[in-house]
Amino acid sequence: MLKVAVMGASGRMGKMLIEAVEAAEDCTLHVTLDKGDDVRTGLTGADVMIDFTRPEATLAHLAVCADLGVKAVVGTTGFDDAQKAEIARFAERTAIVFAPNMSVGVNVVLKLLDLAARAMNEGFDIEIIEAHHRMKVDAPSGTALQMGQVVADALGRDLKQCAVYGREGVTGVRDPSTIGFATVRGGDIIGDHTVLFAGTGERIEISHKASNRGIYAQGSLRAARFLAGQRTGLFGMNDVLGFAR
Ligand SMILES: NC(=O)C1=CN([C@@H]2O[C@H](COP(=O)(O)OP(=O)(O)OC[C@H]3O[C@@H](n4cnc5c(N)ncnc54)[C@H](OP(=O)(O)O)[C@@H]3O)[C@@H](O)[C@H]2O)C=CC1
Ligand SMILES: O=C(O)C1=N[C@H](C(=O)O)C[C@H](O)C1
Repeated sequence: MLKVAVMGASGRMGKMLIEAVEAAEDCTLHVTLDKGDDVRTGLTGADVMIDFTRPEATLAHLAVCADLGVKAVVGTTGFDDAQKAEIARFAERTAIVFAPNMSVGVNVVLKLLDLAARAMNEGFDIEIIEAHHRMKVDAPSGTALQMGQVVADALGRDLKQCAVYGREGVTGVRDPSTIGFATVRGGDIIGDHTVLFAGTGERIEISHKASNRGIYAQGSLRAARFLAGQRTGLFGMNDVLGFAR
């Protein structure tokens, strides 16, 4: 039986995770924690922590996990490079799955994007469009950024150099070496992502549209089960799902 700690318990994902853990035959809900709770006491005795909160909270939680040897599934997005490096350091002391999107569908789309970008490596302008609910506090989404990274890697580009985040004013002709990002926020959109390969005479769109946050919770449980066989290390959903790189 996997003893699971859910962080951010009162959040949109926290509530879905609690429901999923309680319904899983091989998991038991060790503790649910929210802002202000005693994290070290709460995590003591847990096998794995699942954290969908905010970057600063997640890092504080991971420090405790590393001390206690508790594994971690991190779904939180919005980390900067320094914070991601800190996550990697924690993974030297415990096992962590860190993924901006835990759904099987998005991780299949990421594999499709690698193939598509390699095939359409010339003559196609690449734009990434994402749409989320009005309550989302970070942009672009972590998923959109990972999609951009996959495409940039496939094309041999440096995403930090080629990314264009939003456009306004007289922008001039589109630079074909760029990858554009557009962000929509509104309503109760769970999470829509489209990668557009705009060519001359044809346009290819690869999309994922989420309609229930349960897909992220179920992906998180798959990640938690995967970690049961790991002692330390930083892993992604490719590792959890057995997708060959
Ligand atoms: N990887 C994936 O598959 C997915 C990732 N996400 C990501 O998960 C994160 C959470 O999303 P969502 O559940 O919609 O957000 P919510 O705002 O609904 O939930 C966030 C939770 O974290 C808590 N929290 C915030 N700050 C702290 C803190 N400093 N210490 C402890 N707890 C804190 C909040 O508590 P309080 O309300 O009291 O502030 C709340 O319970 C986001 O980064 C989002 O992008 C979301 C869905 C899927
Ligand atoms: O905040 C959300 O809701 C989501 N965030 C993740 C992201 O930033 O990619 C995953 C999913 O799109 C939902």
